[in-house]
This record gives sequence, C-alpha cells and structure tokens, in this order.
Amino acid sequence: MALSAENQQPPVVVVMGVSGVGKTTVARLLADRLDLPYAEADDFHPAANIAKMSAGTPLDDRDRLPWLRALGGWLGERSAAGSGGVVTCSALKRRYRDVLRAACPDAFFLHLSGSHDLVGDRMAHRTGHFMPTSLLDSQYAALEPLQADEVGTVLDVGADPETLVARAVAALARQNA
Ligand SMILES: Nc1ncnc2c1ncn2[C@@H]1O[C@H](COP(=O)(O)OP(=O)(O)O)[C@@H](O)[C@H]1O
Ligand SMILES: O=C(O)[C@H](O)[C@@H](O)[C@H](O)[C@H](O)COP(=O)(O)O
Repeated sequence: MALSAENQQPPVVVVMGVSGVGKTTVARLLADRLDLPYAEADDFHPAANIAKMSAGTPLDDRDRLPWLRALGGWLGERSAAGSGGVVTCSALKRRYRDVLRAACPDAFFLHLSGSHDLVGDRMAHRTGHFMPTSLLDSQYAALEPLQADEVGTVLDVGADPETLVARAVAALARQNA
C-alpha cells in the first residue's frame, strides 16, 4: 500500500458517479496503484436488476437496496480485515451512501463528475456494456452530490485517467494527514 504514513489503515474507497463517468477505469487504476482489493458494483446486482437496466428501465430505490447492502457487506469486510479496498458504485443518492456507510463508517467517496454531453459521448463509444445511453437522463436526475458532512472528494473527469488517479491519491493522503 503506497499511502505515506505508517500505522494507518489502508483506505476503503467508493468510486461513485453516473454510469459511463469512468468509475471502472479509475477504480481499477487506483486499486492497482495502492495495491488494494478491487470490486465492481455491477457484479453485485441481482440478475433482475441487470435485466431491467438492459431493457432500458431505470432502477428504483427498492431495486437498489439489496445491491447496496451486498456492496456494504464487501466494504465492511474489507474494513474489518484492515485490507482496505476500492469498489465502484454509482451511489447516486445520499441515502444510498448512508446504506454503505452504515456497513462501513470509514468509507471514502470519490465522486467522478462530468457533463451529460461528455459522459453521453463516452458511453456511446463504449462497447460490450449492458447499460443503454438512454438511461443517462435518469442517472443525472437521481444524482445527489456529496454533502458537506460526507467524507470524500469530487474530481472532474475532463482529465485523463492517470491524472485522476494521482488526484485521488493526493485527496486520500490529505484525508489521512
Ligand atoms: N478520464 C477518461 N478520459 C477519457 N475516457 C475515459 C475516461 N474514463 C473513462 N473513459 C472511457 O469512458 C467509457 C466509460 O468508462 P467506464 O470506466 O466504463 O465508466 P463507468 O464504470 O462509470 O460506467 C469507457 O469507454 C472508458 O474507456
Ligand atoms: O444504480 C443504478 O442505477 C445502477 O447501478 C447504475 O448506476 C450503474 O451505473 C449500472 O450498474 C451501470 O454500470 P456502469 O456504472 O458501470 O455503467
């Protein structure tokens, strides 16, 4: 783990934001850079959720609850084990993040933020993914930015992935200073 100070628990990081904003790209690089376990939120969705999104229907709060609890379980286990970890999760609403924090109070939220136009363009060029670009409107409609009392930071995804990872590492170091 490459974060500076000794005797510090490795961080448990949730890379959040709308579909297509770059969560998977940045989270994989960040986990690699910090030598932390990595998990992808899509792997925690019940099959019915994937089918619903694939058919072009947004998930609702009830659909997302078992998924958030499963992700919270992963985060809480990583925290309890002291291994740290990085997970992608759209975590669009404050109350979704509250579910994750209930399982893992020390979770750090890295909100990747970008304009609808930019993200829509990236999604339109992404191949082999179930999420239709038509659901992007609903993702932005649901999105609630981090509030002042939430531990985390916001990064604008106009930068390249390596730059974003460097900024994320710096933000985590500041948090632990
Ligand atoms: N910072 C970036 N700059 C340019 N393209 C990016 C960046 N981050 C991600 N991408 C591209 O945008 C698309 C969506 O990224 P992805 O990581 O799959 O997003 P998410 O996991 O949030 O849905 C992919 O094709 C990816 O290669
Ligand atoms: O809460 C939701 O509506 C979904 O979880 C969604 O936000 C998530 O983004 C999809 O699973 C698509 O996957 P990508 O984020 O990897 O595009």
